[in-house]
Amino acid sequence: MASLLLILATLLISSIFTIIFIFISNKKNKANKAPLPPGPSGWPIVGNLLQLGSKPHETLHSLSKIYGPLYRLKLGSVTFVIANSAEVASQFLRTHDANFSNRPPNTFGDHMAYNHKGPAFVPYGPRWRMIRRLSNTHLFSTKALDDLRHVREEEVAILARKFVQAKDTSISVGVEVGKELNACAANSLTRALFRRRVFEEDNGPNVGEFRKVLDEVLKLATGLSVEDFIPWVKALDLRGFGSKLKKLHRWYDDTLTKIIEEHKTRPKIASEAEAEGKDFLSVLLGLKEADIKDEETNNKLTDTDIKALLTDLFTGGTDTTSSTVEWALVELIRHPDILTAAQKELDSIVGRSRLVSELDLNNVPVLQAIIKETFRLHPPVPLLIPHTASEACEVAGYHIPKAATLLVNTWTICRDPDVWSRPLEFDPSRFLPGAKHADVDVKGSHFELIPFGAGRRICLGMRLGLRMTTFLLASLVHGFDWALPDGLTPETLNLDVEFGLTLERSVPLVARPIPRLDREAYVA
Ligand code: HEM
Repeated sequence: MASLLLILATLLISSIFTIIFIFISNKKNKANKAPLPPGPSGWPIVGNLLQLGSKPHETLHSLSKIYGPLYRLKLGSVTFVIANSAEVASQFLRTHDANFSNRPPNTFGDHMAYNHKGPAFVPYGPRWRMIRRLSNTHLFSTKALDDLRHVREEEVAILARKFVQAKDTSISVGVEVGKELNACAANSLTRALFRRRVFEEDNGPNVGEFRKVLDEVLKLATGLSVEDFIPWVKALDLRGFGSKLKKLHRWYDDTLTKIIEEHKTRPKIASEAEAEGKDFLSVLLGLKEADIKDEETNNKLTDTDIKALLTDLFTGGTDTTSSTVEWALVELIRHPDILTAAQKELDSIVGRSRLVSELDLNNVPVLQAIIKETFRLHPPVPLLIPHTASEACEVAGYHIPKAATLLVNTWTICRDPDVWSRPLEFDPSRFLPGAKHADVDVKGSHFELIPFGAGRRICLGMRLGLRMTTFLLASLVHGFDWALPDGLTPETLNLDVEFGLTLERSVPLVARPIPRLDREAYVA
């Protein structure tokens, strides 16, 4: 009996101690746990969704003035954290990069990316690594880019000839520059992907369709769709968002299936070594036949993987490039002295008897500075693509909950008055040799300017994007003077934007190209 009492007493005392211990450590944990980032209060169910408006990048910019470099929003049932300074962005995408290398679930990726199989949405892991390795080796390596230089040069020469003809036919009206740049970027890319010019008359049955479908896809790819935040809106497809995406996806899928079937009749490529100089799709089909597997899970490459990859490359690689160049030209028309400086720089290298080549562009500081300043003032993807927190963590003294969605607000970072003097002025000279930002590049290590993102999920096509924007802009600047149609002046040019995956101009630039090279320079 005495021993039973002793056991009971021991149990009781140890239980009391355990409870006290748990209570104290909980309290301590609570005291240690960092607070959530500050943020505006929201409504039940929708949270802050209604506050976003039609230009979310501008709304988020205004909120950063109130809540600072890291704040929180609730959109429907999802917690968002918004990074608004270079320092905070570097903590997310450098210090905690592995934790933020996944994408949040999203309806766009469900439908358009074959249930998250393309590089932009595939979960971070072996598949993602395989897709990036294949793309980096066979499409974006220096060698692969050099091999396809002739394609980009041919396409830009076609564009230049179009502009010369336009000069004779549209003296007072001008040409829609962005549309032509877009066709040029798309055709250059799809010739590299599967040897077809998809935006042109020689494309057989799909003439014009690619452009129409791409336009619609990009309008829906905002990364901020209500379906992703309120599950019943998605389940009932209240806005018809899901069905629109399904329809567009069916079109892409049918078209890509036809292109793949046609490619399968071509001579096979049996190994990576045989891939040199071949279009990307031929390489991928060859590797699929050779049973290439990802190294960790041994999963094979399938036709669906290939279609998802081509879809993401096409969607991500066209408008980003053309809208950057269109914005650069708008700024040069508004700043004729800078246009003249860039023309002088190119004349001194190229002369006036031929078109510029990519090979001329190794040392063009004025042009490079113009491109950096365009990326700064008009970042094409203002909020990057959303990332998600795989685990809870602490950033800048705040608690970031597991599964929070991260938006990196490059729009605000690029306008930060603590970093950039006169941030709203277009002034490429800030990047010229000797100037304060001379050493800043756009490749993901200077967080004050990250138009391609940074860290593991940095833009896959960055090297092509940089080559193509530089080359296209050089060709417009060197090949032509630029005037506005009658009645328009540089001061009255509309600078409004429309929010989407890329920030497009609300009113496309219409301008008159005036050839400035010897006549023969434009001849095929
Ligand atoms: C001026 C040109 C371009 C800009 C400014 C740009 C910008 C971006 C940005 C901001 C991201 C998101 C990074 C992040 O989530 O942190 C991205 C991702 C991506 N971009 Fe680009 N891009 C450009 C050109 C291209 C081109 C030419 C291609 C392909 C042909 C491409 C394909 C992709 C892909 C596949 C991703 C997803 C990468 C991943 O999630 O791992 N981009 N791009």
